[in-house]
Amino acid sequence: MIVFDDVTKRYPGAAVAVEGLSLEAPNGKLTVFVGPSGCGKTTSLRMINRLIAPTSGSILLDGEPTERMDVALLRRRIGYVIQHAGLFPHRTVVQNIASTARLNGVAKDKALRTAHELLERVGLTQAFAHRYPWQLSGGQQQRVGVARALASDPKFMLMDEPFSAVDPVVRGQLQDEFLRLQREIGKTIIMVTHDIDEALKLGDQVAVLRTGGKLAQIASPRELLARPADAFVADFIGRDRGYRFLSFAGLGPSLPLRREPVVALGTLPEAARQVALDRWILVADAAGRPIGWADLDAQTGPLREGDLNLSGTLAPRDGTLRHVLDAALSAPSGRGVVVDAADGSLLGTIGLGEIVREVEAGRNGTGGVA
Ligand SMILES: Nc1ncnc2c1ncn2[C@@H]1O[C@H](COP(=O)(O)OP(=O)(O)OP(=O)(O)O)[C@@H](O)[C@H]1O
Repeated sequence: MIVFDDVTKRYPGAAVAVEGLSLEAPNGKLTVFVGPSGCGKTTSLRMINRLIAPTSGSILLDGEPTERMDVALLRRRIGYVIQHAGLFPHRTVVQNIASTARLNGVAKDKALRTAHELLERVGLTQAFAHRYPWQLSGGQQQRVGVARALASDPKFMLMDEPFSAVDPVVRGQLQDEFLRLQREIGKTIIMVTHDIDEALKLGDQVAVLRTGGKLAQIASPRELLARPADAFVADFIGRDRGYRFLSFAGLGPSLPLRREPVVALGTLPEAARQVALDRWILVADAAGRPIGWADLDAQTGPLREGDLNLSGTLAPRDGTLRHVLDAALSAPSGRGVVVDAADGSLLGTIGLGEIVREVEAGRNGTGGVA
């Protein structure tokens, strides 16, 4: 556990950056520091590995005050990932990954072997092993940065805006991969971000800081959305908080899935009309995976791929109400398509009305909303 005990940082000649910060980051959990620019997130993070010295107060690692520890030993216990990855430009990918373990005195052969293994853990193939950082995309560099922090198998990890230097699509992928990885490795992590969506998606708990480095609220994402402590937190979480809350509501076992008729490509419109619920018919492949919707009012010949409306998103059965609401809103039929997460096959559809009823059932504590 990482504990901040009344920690203050005053830079000489500047306003106070962090004031009286007290909080606990539990073991095995990911705690996110979020807040507006200049609120003291990075300063707070860097005080943990003593890149910055607190003016007063104490930071404890599993009960031991960091100010009493040897700095080199302290840093070896803590993995550190920074924005733009901060890789050594003249070292290859595996040499970069192995560098932290080497610093910890691990023999070169063993460090390199571990580096090759870690490469795959963070979603890269061996083809990248001997490339230099400049031969990698931003997202690949970030993955190497994460692998390097993990190389000495530290119990604690500090991550400063680790996914911010890449475009939104890659960023989403890196976040998903990192969540999967964290489920396996269960490190004690503190991550800094200015992006509330990232904080709510990744954090087991989220600490919202306000300017001057004062803690406004620390809570689980769900709690933060449901009960912001004050107007500052509510404003920072943003206008979409009602909608965002749906991300934390799973599709309960009672979700009323409707049986949706499907046809194959090549079906004639007359045959499709026989089974369709309305003017929209869902087209699926031989394995029962939905391809898209066909508009039978506009269809004259056999259904071809080019005729299909592909706007609808697919909601996995183990997804959230946000997924299924998006699926219903984006489908031309107004029916959200729910699929098996493992094989992508159709399980059924759900209409907007039923989704709203699920939400209501969850609020009343009577239904399947998690
Ligand atoms: N070395 C320094 N000397 C003086 N003031 C500093 C120094 N480093 C940071 N500050 C000030 O301390 C405050 C907190 O800075 P910090 O970098 O921790 O904020 P942050 O929340 O991480 O911001 P951002 O999201 O913009 O990166 C800011 O007002 C900043 O200007």
